[in-house]
Amino acid sequence: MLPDLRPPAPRGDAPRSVAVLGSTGSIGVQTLEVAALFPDRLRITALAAGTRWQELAEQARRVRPDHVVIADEAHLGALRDALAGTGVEVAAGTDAVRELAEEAEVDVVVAAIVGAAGLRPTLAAVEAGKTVALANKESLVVAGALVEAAAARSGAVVVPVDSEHSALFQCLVGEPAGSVERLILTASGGPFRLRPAETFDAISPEEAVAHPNWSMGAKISVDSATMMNKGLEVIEARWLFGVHADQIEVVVHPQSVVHSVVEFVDGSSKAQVGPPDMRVPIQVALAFPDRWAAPHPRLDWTRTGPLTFEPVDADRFPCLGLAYDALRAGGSAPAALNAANEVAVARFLTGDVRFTDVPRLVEVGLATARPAGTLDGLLAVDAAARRAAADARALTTA
Ligand SMILES: NC(=O)C1=CN([C@@H]2O[C@H](COP(=O)(O)OP(=O)(O)OC[C@H]3O[C@@H](n4cnc5c(N)ncnc54)[C@H](OP(=O)(O)O)[C@@H]3O)[C@@H](O)[C@H]2O)C=CC1
Ligand SMILES: CC(=O)[C@@H](O)[C@H](O)COP(=O)(O)O
Ligand SMILES: [Mn+2]
Repeated sequence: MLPDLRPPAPRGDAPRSVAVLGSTGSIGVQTLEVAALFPDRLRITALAAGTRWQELAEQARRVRPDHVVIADEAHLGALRDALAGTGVEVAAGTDAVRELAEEAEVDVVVAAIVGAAGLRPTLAAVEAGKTVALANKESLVVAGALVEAAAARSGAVVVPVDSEHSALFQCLVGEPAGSVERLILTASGGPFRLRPAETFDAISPEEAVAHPNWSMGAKISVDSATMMNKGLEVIEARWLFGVHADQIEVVVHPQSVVHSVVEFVDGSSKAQVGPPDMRVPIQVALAFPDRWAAPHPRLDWTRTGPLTFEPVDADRFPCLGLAYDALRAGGSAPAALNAANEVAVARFLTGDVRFTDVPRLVEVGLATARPAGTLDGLLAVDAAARRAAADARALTTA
């Protein structure tokens, strides 16, 4: 699924037309910040968001794309009114979001919708042969095999935005096929790395979204707190880099400076390092295969302090093991895992269940996995796992 990893020819300065799907979110907003640094190289031609129409309208007035789409059709009128006279074409609905990903004039699609909702537009962009700057890891978790097959058919290039996968990608470009022994994904350990397990029942949503190193959307922040984020990233790495589960390891690195490590068959390892700042991997993806000078913060090696590494505590963070189980089970198990996790996180954020219920609800959802090879089959499993995780009232202890 990756681009050819031989050192590629530079693309040069021809402007790239960019569609940002999920523009009002953490990755979307930072993508617009990066694009603003390169007005001659990047033109934002399309924006899409879920419900936050005022933020979307403000972005559209500033960036002046050709198209904006709001997925929630209830906001179409308000968005149209807000953009009257600007010349920006306004549409609504999930089909319209998907159509943006296929627009003929779009070169690069930034897939930054959160959750399985991002799957259809991501798949559409891949099927249309776009360069896809992929933040939406859930699309690979749910349907990695389908995305991989679509990329092989269309020639789409998928460049990871997720910081660990961007790190691995940067380490791998220029390396020969068959040279990878292991991929080592670093994990911050989240806000509860040192918190005693017997207090986990009392964890509040506010505590869970307070990531120590990164400012991110609520869902991925809770995933980091349960370490399900690392589980999703293990599955994401399997599809991006064509390795099997036994070749992917996770190590806790609380400083989030070493973004991940590739170990090669000759015993040499490469790591990619830098301050925790998503604008860098976003820019790497938008510029690939070039590199553009930018004023993002640099590491001060004299002040970085100790960089430490430790094993994952699998007892306190069972979600990572559940994700490995799903990856090894294959088929629709990762889709069921992801769907149940989305429901569990949403229920935790509304105070409906406790933090410790999240892995339990995921296990309930995982049990709904059944043979499914097509997109419709995977989406049926997704729906069944969501129902199971939503209906699991008996587990509710909050
Ligand atoms: N934030 C980060 O630093 C990182 C994020 N990622 C991944 O990137 C993705 C986005 O994360 P993040 O930016 O934090 O999430 P946010 O919650 O901050 O943003 C999510 C975005 O998706 C939009 N959205 C939700 N549903 C739909 C839909 N059906 N159609 C169109 N747009 C929709 C939201 O719109 P609205 O708010 O208007 O409803 C919003 O723009 C996730 O998959 C995450 O795992 C990966 C690495 C790092
Ligand atoms: C910034 C990014 O890529 C996140 O996915 C980050 O990795 C989350 O941190 P954790 O390592 O705590 O999951
Ligand atoms: Mn990550």
